[in-house]
Amino acid sequence: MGRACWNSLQRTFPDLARAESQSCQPLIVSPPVIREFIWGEVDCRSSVSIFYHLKLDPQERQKRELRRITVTLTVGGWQQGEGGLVDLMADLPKTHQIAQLPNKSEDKDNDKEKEEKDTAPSANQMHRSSSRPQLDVSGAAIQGNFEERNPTILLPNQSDDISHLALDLGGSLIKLVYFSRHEDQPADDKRKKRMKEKLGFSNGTRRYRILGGRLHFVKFETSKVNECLDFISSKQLHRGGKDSPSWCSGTPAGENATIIKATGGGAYKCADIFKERLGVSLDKEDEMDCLVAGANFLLKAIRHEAFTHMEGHKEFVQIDGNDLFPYLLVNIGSGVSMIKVDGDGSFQRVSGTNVGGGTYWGLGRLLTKCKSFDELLELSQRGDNRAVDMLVGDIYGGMDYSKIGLSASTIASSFGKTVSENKELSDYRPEDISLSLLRMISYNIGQISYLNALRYGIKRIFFGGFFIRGHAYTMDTISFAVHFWSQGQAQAMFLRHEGFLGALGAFMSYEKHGLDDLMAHQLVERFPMGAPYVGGRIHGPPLGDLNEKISWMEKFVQKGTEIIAPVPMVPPGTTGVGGFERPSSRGDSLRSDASTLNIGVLHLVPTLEVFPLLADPKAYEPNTVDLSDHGELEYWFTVLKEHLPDLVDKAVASEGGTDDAKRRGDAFARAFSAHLARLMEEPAAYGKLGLANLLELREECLREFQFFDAYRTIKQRENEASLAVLPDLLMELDGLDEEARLLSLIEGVLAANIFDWGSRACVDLYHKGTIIEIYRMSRKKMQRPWRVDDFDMFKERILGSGELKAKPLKRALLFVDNSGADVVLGMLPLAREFLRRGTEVVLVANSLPALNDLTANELPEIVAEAAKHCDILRKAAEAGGLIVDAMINIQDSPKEHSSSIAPLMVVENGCGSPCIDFRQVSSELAAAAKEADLIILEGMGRSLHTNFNARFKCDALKLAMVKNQRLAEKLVQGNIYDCVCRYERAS
Ligand SMILES: CC(C)(COP(=O)(O)O)[C@@H](O)C(=O)NCCC(=O)O
Ligand SMILES: [Mn+2]
Repeated sequence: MGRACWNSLQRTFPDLARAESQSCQPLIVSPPVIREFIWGEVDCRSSVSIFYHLKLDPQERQKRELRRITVTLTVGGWQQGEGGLVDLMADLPKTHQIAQLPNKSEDKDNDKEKEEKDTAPSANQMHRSSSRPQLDVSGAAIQGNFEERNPTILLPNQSDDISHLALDLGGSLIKLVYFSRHEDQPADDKRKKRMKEKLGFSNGTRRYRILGGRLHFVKFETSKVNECLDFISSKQLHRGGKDSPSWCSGTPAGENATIIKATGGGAYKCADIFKERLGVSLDKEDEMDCLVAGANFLLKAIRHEAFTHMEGHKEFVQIDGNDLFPYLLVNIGSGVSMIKVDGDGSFQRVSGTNVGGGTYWGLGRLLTKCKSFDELLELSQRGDNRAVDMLVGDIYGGMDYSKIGLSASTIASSFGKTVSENKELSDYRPEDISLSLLRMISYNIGQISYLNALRYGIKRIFFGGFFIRGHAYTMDTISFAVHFWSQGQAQAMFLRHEGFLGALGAFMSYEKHGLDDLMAHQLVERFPMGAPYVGGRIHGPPLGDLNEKISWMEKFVQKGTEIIAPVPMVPPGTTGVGGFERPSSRGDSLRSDASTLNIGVLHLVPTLEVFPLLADPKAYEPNTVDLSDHGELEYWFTVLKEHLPDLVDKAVASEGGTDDAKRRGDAFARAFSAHLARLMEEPAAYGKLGLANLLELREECLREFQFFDAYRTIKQRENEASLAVLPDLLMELDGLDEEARLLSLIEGVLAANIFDWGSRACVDLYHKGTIIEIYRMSRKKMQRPWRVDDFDMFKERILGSGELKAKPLKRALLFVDNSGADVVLGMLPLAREFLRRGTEVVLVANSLPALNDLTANELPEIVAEAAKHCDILRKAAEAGGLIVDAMINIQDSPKEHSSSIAPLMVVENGCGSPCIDFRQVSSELAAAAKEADLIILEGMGRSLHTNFNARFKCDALKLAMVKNQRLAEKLVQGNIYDCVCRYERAS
């Protein structure tokens, strides 16, 4: 066999294996660090173990390690099977030198690849290979359809594909921002390709390949630089990413050193240790440039980045990227810089103060003996500054100085009380000293900032830098100062990624990384999920694989209670009018480390766009239920908590109920509960919180623990049962006149929306009856008028009224919801009605599974199945490229259908949640929307929890059954199982 099988191996594993020359066939596993191939052995029919030597550093011979990879092949497309594998291994020399595998995605690299094929591997090439990521192929397995020719291989133990890293090496903290790419769905997805052709959309004329991935934020104390280096090394962050040569570290081809962008003083101070330990050079970027670039990026690209913080109340501010400048950026690090920012790259450092974070920490350390900044901050939580500060009341015998607007509790002089008291330092409580210091410095910074804003006529002041640390008291003090001195005219705003401005700016300074034209809608924040480095703070060693994540999660339970425990309460503060009062946050439940879980991972999803039919994208708010109301939050928190055991059961069963699945299920439940508890404590922890975010968080969390489709079996079963009933339903419908048919169709959609595995009431129903029994019962209950009933208006638009004929609709977008009856007996018959009227229909379904919602990938098969019983659906699906004629066995052919066939198409919506946020939809949906004159939103998630109040540029029909008593009462003043049929004309 030899050659043939080897070729086949290359085809099957284009990234894993490749022959380098005619005479010898070295095995390349990743663009790797493997130097010597040792031997291979076949474990069983489907797996092969390959042993190899790994040299971590070619210079250091002793750093050799024997490793083993097991490549699991459930052989599809590879005909040779077991014998081939054995032969292949027999063919390979026992020990073999391996060459660097050139990157195959770039033309110039292909040329180089040819060159390298022609020459024997040199020491230099081998050295270059060490700047590539190490690929962990242990447990590798073919994913998906085994019959496919080039199946994807899942590397379960491979950490993210790291592509980029930038650093801000500050005096007290090292901040890291790194990007990890994530694989998009396979590019050769047939449905997607066809939709691209049909809808004629493209990704424009970008110079660089569009990347999808995540931006991560991590911080370390500068004194623990070795931990930082370990982290970088363990995650191989300093190595360029796979397939990313055009933006990889800016290293000219052929040069050995990897270059990492860095800013902050440590970029100079720590250069040697980075070179020594990681072999990388730090490319220094100007600190101010980076701060401004980072702030501009965040303010333009991240929706809930800026917020105000007054008296313990946090409120997110919607920043209009087109109306951002000028603003004052106050960066509070060890010292303080005040920068007037006029545009991208256009700024001036107008002022600063040497009294900053370093002052607080330095003086605090001397005066209190605290060992860390955080300890000092923590201490302040329990302090009472009246013990050291001289108050107005101390001077005026307990009275206000009301003539000039100062109350008795106003600080007249920070630390002033200690002058008149004959006490030693040890006579004062460290808590009181810490608080007095904190107030003195924060207030001073707030005041100077405002004066500078005034000097330049600037209204908006953004405060950043790690001094703030999401600390409620600090923010309140600064806000108070700005508010007080500006008499309410100026507002202090804070940034969620406050400490990462510099690192982000350094990250943005990489040329040609393809991220420079990021748009607001392309970056979506996802919640930090079960990782040890949530919110930029390391809570444990870096996690290599899912297994570690699970065990970390198990430990997190103990850690979690610590994390979410509220700070001890303090005695109520003094009050009064005017002057500098004690901000109130100290007494509520905000913790000193409130920032710990504040930062989500930013997901770069290049294909997401704003839905073009939104009437007013700027005013659009997807959530109907606002969870900043504590009562609401508590209610939905309980609903989700109670649903958890059932969800875990389904998730575990969907993965075969194995021990591993059970362990993951348990870890998922813990992770999700911890997030819920965290949000109960501080609802704004991850940004503005609505019900849709909670429901999405749950799905994200499931995926994090590798439950990709918990309701898979249920969905299949319900689809089959419903498809069996469909021919009868279609016959029944065809026997009705137009008007009765339209009504029956809408009733059908509403009735079938009862099949919802996310609703507690519906899950209870499932235990009582069969699918068909529930469906019949639900249909019987469809008495009009429904709770919201605009049917007549809708009917008039579709059928016209009296003599007046209705204007034909060009294209309808039908946002489908649940699998089974919901789509098969509800939405598909409705789609068929539009098609027979000559209206093009685009079925819009989820990109990723969420509960029992249908996905766009599942739809073509269901349509094809339904089309077997219906000529209209068949022809439309053919016209829409959903099915090919040969597959279909025609059973009915109604007389009436138009000669020019309106197509039936399917697009994905870009979401993996039961709700939809129209600020971020897939580009294929955005393209399909352009010609649409009607949208139909179906289901509670998409038309009630979200978008109930949304207005569109075209007509919109919102259809749902309310399957929750409280929502029914609150939203439509009705009862559970009431129906909503809301029709709104274009606005
Ligand atoms: C998750 C859902 C929005 C899904 O509803 P759908 O969009 O499928 O109609 C809904 O089931 C829900 O709000 N459930 C939680 C409320 C409850 O259990 O009563
Ligand atoms: Mn649903």
